[in-house]
Amino acid sequence: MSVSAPRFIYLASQSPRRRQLLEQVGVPHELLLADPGEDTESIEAVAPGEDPTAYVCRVTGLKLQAALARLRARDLPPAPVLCSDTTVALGQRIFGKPADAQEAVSMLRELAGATHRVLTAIAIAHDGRQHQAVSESRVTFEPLTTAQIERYVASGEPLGKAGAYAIQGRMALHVSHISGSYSGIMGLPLFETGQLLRAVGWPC
Ligand SMILES: Cc1cn([C@H]2C[C@H](O)[C@@H](COP(=O)(O)OP(=O)(O)OP(=O)(O)O)O2)c(=O)[nH]c1=O
Repeated sequence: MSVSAPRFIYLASQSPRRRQLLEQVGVPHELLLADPGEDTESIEAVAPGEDPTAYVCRVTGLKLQAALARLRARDLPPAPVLCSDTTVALGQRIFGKPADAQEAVSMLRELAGATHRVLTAIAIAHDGRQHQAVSESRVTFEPLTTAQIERYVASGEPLGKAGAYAIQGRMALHVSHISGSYSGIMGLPLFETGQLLRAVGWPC
């Protein structure tokens, strides 16, 4: 390891899945979370007619700017800052995190029996340089009955998840095919993460 190689990174994400995935590959990290009252929701607003890939990249860039502002404001020691955004796209339609159980049911009705894309963009900043990458996967659900969807939503799993499901959870029972990146679908594509970490001098 060179003398100036970073010893840890900041993960600017409240997602437990992203923490778990970074732990899986042994990257020491500290959380750089939003201040109470900081507006993190409006960052995720979709612009009219926005393409899903353009959307996920734009939102990830905004998350990174917000995280860098936090780092400056808190006067923390320098280290790479990583953030990410995951969205589900059915054709050109963007499915973010459902606002409530009713919206979760309607998203899952549309995703059932169909193939959708999961787009996860990641961005990293260090020493004044920024790098971004996007991972695209395809996920096919078997057809689901209304009763199956309602039972799944009642489990609580869909809340806080793009597209109202978790491939790492109970929805795995209904996923007939995936192509792309399993970790990307979960929220942090590890291959692309490794590439970006190397770009900022992380020895992986
Ligand atoms: C499709 C899918 C998404 N997800 C999760 C990953 C993300 O946490 C979430 C998408 O929301 P995001 O807005 O990407 O992330 P977040 O709000 O959880 O955290 P932050 O913005 O602070 O980084 O959906 C799964 O856990 N499993 C899945 O199969």
